[in-house]
Amino acid sequence: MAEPIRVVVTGAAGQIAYSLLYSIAKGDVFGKDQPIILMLLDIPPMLPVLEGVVMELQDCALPLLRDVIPTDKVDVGFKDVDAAILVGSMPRKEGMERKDLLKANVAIFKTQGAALDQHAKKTVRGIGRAAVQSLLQSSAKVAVVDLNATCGEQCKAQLDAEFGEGNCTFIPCDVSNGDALRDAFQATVDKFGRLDIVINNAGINNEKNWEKTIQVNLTSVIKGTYLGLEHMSKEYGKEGGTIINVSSMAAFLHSPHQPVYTATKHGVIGFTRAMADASSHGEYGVRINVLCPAFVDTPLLHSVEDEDNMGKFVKFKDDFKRSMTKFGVLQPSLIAEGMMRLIMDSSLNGAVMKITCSKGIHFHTYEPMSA
Ligand SMILES: NC(=O)C1=CN([C@@H]2O[C@H](COP(=O)(O)OP(=O)(O)OC[C@H]3O[C@@H](n4cnc5c(N)ncnc54)[C@H](O)[C@@H]3O)[C@@H](O)[C@H]2O)C=CC1
Ligand SMILES: CCCCCC(=O)CC\C=C/C=C/C=C/[C@@H](O)[C@@H](O)CCCC(=O)O
Repeated sequence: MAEPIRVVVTGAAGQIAYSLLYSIAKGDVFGKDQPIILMLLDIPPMLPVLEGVVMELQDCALPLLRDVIPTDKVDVGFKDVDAAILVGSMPRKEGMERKDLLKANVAIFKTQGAALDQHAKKTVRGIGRAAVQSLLQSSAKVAVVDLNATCGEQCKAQLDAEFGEGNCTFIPCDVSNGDALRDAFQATVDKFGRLDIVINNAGINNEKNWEKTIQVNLTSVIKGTYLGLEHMSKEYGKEGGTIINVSSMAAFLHSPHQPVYTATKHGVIGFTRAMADASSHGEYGVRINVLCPAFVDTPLLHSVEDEDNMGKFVKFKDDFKRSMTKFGVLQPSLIAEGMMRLIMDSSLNGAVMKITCSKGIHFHTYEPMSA
């Protein structure tokens, strides 16, 4: 089971929050596999009401609810939170002008925004960021390769602060540019002296520019695998290693709103399984496995709302969102846990790891081919 996440709900003694808390606490929002610590924040006069809400939640004995902490202090409520649900605001009172209401609420949300920035966890955004965190926690030295230089530099600064300088480097690179990707691999080996683990994680969801989706989600995974072998395979005189290619449960639960994305994720599975066989037959000494997460709470997932990403398929977004509600949404930390298991378990080669809210980390098994 994943580590608990801290979720603050402001205006927690109010009616709207009251209608949300039980659903949050039982896993409807952050997934059936994600334990939660609930921080309930409201103003001082509402603390007695909050005590009652705490007792009601505790009486429900919800398996995912690890703790419920009522408070009227912003620095306590927002401390190290992974997620904030800002419900608290001033209701419109009789005779109140709209401009007065807006002015009062701007002040409230400004205070809470500042608290979020000051006290909340500088937490992960994507799956790759969670993986980097886990690798550094396991004393690996990590090269973060990403198109987004701003995010990359910010990520490096945060990781240097947490793990010390010299353990992480950021290399700006468009993985769909084969030469740039080759240079990124070489820069990594130049920096750290060797290469042992490759995670081909970059991915986009763009059904409008679907050729780009193929270049990033599939072609770059193929190229990243071949480059990884150049630096790790015994066929090149190297010492071996491991490669993880990131696919998706979209390859098992296809849907009408992302046909090319789905095709690329199918391709990643097929390529990875074939390359794992090649590595075994060719005695490369490199284990190659594929990871298929279900819905994960990252910026990519929220691109389903964007017509720029979805093109004509955006009209199917509600179907996608119904699936998210039905199957739940995972946290990046659980995907990173799966990646670490693929890295650490030396028996795994050609494995297809699936990570879902219903079954957690598990493996897909294929029917043996009949003659
Ligand atoms: N979020 C989800 O629900 C799921 C995501 N996945 C896969 O997980 C992987 C990571 O996705 P998320 O972390 O969710 O998305 P994300 O959008 O948070 O992270 C993707 C990262 O890839 C980078 N990137 C995009 N294009 C690039 C390029 N051309 N060159 C270099 N970097 C590039 C982005 O800057 C971003 O940092 C992707 O392959 C995605 O398909 C799989 C299943 C579910
Ligand atoms: C909006 C575009 C970004 C898409 C990012 C993804 O890849 C989302 C993941 C796509 C589909 C997820 C399906 C999840 C299904 C599981 O929860 C599973 O329980 C369904 C049963 C199928 C099985 O286990 O084989």
